[in-house]
Amino acid sequence: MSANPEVATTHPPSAAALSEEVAEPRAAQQADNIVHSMEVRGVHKTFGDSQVLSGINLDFVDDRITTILGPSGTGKSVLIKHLVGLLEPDKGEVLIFGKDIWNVSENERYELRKRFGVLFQDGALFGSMNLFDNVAFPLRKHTDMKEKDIREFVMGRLTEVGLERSVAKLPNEISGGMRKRAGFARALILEPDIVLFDEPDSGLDPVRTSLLNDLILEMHERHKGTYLVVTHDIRTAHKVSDYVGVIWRGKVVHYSEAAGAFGSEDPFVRQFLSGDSAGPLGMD
Ligand SMILES: Nc1ncnc2c1ncn2[C@@H]1O[C@H](COP(=O)(O)OP(=O)(O)OP(=O)(O)O)[C@@H](O)[C@H]1O
Repeated sequence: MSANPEVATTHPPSAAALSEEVAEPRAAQQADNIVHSMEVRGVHKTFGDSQVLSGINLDFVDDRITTILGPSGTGKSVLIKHLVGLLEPDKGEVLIFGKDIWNVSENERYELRKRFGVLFQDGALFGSMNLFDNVAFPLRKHTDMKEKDIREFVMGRLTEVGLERSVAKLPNEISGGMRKRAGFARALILEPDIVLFDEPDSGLDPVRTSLLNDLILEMHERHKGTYLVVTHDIRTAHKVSDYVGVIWRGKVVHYSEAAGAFGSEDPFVRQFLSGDSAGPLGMD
């Protein structure tokens, strides 16, 4: 999958730029013709005395797949919660299709949230519902579709993710990989403009991870949309990304087209993307 060639690549920061004193690079693309479905502007978030996001700037390119990588505990899930309007920034703003998600009415925020599909780490399925009812749930809750149409729609999505023969199973009767695929079918059921994946590969073996990545690419090709994949898995990033962002200590330390990230000379980005133990990133 190729990234949009018209988008300028931002330069990776120097090692010095990783220090606290130096401002992070602006991760914006300036070309006029680029639509940003999600824009994160100077977002700060502190919990108690722990500052998790320290001025995040990111512009997500419409209809592309962006991967966000970063060490554990660096704020990636907190970022996802800000994007979908579950957490409010202490400072800064999050724009969804140009609208500040915290500067609109409750009703508008609710409508904006409906433009998202989210695949949580464990699929976040309702344990007491079979796969069919899990995937049908958003349609029954948010639309007035007739059961006959719901059936067709749900079976269509479950077939796309290869679960058409498991529709009557409960989540605890299927494997972790199948739960993720069911979660993916549910995330897509309202035909969202934006799909967020929080570590889709967590808990999966390399083969299942690779198959899930194929599915992400296939579904993106078919349904389009802006996809954000948060992961630790470099192979996932290699396979699915149009753009790659790297977050460290609450800041964006790199954001570019995928080729720029994997060819980066920056010591931190190189270390992280190659998985080396030698480099600026330690155990702390
Ligand atoms: N609601 C909350 N209240 C207090 N602290 C929180 C809350 N949510 C997240 N944190 C803290 O914010 C930090 C970043 O958490 P986050 O889950 O975003 O990291 P992450 O980069 O997604 O990590 P991982 O890759 O391990 O999933 C952690 O120290 C976490 O404990």
